[in-house]
Amino acid sequence: MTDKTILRALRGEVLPTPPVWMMRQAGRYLPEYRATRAQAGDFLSLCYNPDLAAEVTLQPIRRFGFDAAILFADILLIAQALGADLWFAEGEGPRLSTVTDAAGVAALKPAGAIHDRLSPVYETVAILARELPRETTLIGFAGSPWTVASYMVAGRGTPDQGPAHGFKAADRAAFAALIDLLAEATVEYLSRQVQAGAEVVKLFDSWAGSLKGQDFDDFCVAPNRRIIAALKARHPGLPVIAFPREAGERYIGFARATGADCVALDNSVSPDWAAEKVQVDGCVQGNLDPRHMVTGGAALVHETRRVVEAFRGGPHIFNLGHGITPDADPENVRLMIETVRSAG
Ligand SMILES: Cc1c2[nH]c(c1CCC(=O)O)Cc1[nH]c(c(CCC(=O)O)c1C)Cc1[nH]c(c(CCC(=O)O)c1C)Cc1[nH]c(c(C)c1CCC(=O)O)C2
Repeated sequence: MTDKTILRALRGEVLPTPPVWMMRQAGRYLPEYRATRAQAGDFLSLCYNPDLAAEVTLQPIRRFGFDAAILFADILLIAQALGADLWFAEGEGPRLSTVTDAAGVAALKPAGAIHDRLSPVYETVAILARELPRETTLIGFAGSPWTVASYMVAGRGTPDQGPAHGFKAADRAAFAALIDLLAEATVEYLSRQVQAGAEVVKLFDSWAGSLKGQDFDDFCVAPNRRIIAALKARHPGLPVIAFPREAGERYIGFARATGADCVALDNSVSPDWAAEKVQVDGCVQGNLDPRHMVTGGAALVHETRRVVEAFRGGPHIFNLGHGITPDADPENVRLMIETVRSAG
């Protein structure tokens, strides 16, 4: 188990070629995913069906031989488990009932109540722990509190997280109570994923970039740190990847500030800059622009090599800077993996 390449990189080892996986590697760009999703009926039914969720998690492993599998689920399931209504409007994205004030926060369920709804997710993890190839690392995940809160407050995705910023400005204490509840629930949720067989967990703070100054400290750094400390107290040695997407210069020192073993980088920062400023603290993950999975060709090969080269001096897990998009060509994924693995 300890010779899995991702676990070695997360312990700080510098490997001759970086291990590789991809955000949203199970998804609509794969025809086999679309078929299983149709069988499940809709996206949420797929998330809550352990056999089918395990099946779609395994599809990209079989097709491409990635070094890690990421549990198939969604960061918004925890909002539903806390009492929000959640549905996915076809072709539009998530919709939720909204939490906009102190009374709304008080009406949510306590953190300990999430397991009834989320137990199928733990069952998916248990199936994967049995069925994955022995060299493949199993990654569990959750959304970080700010990012999940931004959907719970707005009731949908927003370009600037305006409604969450509005709640924070109107009643900072009530907003902080929502963040605290989410942090507590996230510890419970990830702890159960680890008990079921997840070997690494990743925290997605996809909207971290819209928090500035003290807000970044209070609502990104602090909750991520608190979750990581609680998980490591319960599961000594558990590796954690944190993804404060579009944090920009706040990527510097983020691993030290939060206790994360690895910081995942989006593609708005240059690999050379990140090698110098972020990788000095330990393992980094990233950060090829996902557009290359659509456009392919010589530019894909060139940019993939550039990412590998930039991070060669330290521990690195190759990934995209954000999720692969539905219009991507699976053959480009194959070319990316071949390029990474022949770059040593
Ligand atoms: C913000 C966010 C969400 N979900 C997630 C994030 C954070 C990462 C990021 O920044 O992208 C995380 C996520 N979502 C999904 C996974 C599974 C694991 C993986 O393969 O990476 C993970 C880790 C499956 C999914 N989650 C979703 C899909 C597409 C659903 C479908 O099949 O129609 C998948 C495969 C749907 C989803 N889920 C969410 C949105 C906004 C959408 C709609 C946008 C879209 O359609 O791509 C919320």
